[in-house]
Amino acid sequence: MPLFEGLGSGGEKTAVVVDLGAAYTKCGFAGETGPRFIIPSEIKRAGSPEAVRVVQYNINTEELYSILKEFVHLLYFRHLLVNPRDRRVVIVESVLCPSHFRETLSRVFFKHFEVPSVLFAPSHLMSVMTLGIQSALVMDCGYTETLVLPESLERVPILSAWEALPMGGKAIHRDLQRGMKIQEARFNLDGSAERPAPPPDVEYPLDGQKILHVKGAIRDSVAEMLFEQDNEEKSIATLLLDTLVKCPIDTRKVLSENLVIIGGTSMLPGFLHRLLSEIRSLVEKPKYRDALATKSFRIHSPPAKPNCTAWLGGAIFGALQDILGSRSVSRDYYSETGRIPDWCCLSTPLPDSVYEAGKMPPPLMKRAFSTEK
Ligand SMILES: Nc1ncnc2c1ncn2[C@@H]1O[C@H](COP(=O)(O)OP(=O)(O)OP(=O)(O)O)[C@@H](O)[C@H]1O
Repeated sequence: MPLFEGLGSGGEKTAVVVDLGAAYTKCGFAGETGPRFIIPSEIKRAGSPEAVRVVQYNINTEELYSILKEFVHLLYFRHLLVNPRDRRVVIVESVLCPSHFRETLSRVFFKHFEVPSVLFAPSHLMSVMTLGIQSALVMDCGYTETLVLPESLERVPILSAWEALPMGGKAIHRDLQRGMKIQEARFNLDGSAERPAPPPDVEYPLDGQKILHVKGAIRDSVAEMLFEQDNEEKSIATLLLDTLVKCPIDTRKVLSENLVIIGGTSMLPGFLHRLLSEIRSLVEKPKYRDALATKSFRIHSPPAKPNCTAWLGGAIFGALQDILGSRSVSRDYYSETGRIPDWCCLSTPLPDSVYEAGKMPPPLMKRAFSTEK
């Protein structure tokens, strides 16, 4: 329970903020500086040794509903220990989250847990919110994929310019062998090139009895696959440059100087330095030299660890009462219509009935940062 809640003025209780990642879920309360819990996004079922993943897109809706219901129950009654009916919910979601997943998740929150309101907040926008900047190029290098999305001109995403690759922590976990083979082939193609000396082997103690030996050569090569260009000449560095090329030319400089890198995989030691040096070497190549119109790249350091940056943005957003009141979808609206309006859809503004009685929608998101009342 949030600290000193009992001493509060009896106003609205702080919202619950959930970032449901493919590998880890971060959850906690709005207005706090970090999530209370980071737990694997999976549930264990009696009689089955295997844990069931919560973020699954290719299963039928009823199965997904039952998995999500169990997982959200775990969040409220084992970790957060608060009554779901008392608090609004902010869900930090990826812009690529399929509609059927967010609809099923909303159904779980509204129908099963009867929460008062739900606000879906895009993770890229939330990350930018932690820095208080207007334009940024956000790269999310998480578990299943790496996604790059520019947020420009008053924090409106340039959706047409997004780029993604199925490269994240999962690829590294799964493809140790492949990474090794690629590296060997690369460095010994004609037998003349020597493979650079690998870093030393390491030994990790596991649960006090077993020891995991990790060979230096594996350590050397696993993360390499993020930066190797595939058959289509795509790596996570080219992803970023390709996104820039797709953006309007007058926005490119401001975007390249405001890079925001989030996601747990970017916490690999040396990741940011390597990414910057890859970018700096790529911009000299003809493909980008003529097309890009910018050569200066700078990376922000947000006030949270990369895997929690989006959550922190959601916690800041959820602490702004007027935004929360006016942007959330209320239970009444959901019961009447049975649907969640699309946050990103600027062409069809949310109908008035989405907003709760007596609260007007803010004219601009910018107002959230204004000191004027
Ligand atoms: N300190 C760290 N150093 C290196 N890798 C890390 C570190 N912490 C987490 N990771 C890796 O980050 C990945 C998880 O990142 P994150 O929590 O951002 O993913 P997610 O939000 O669950 O996934 P997605 O963004 O795909 O939904 C895992 O592969 C994990 O091994």
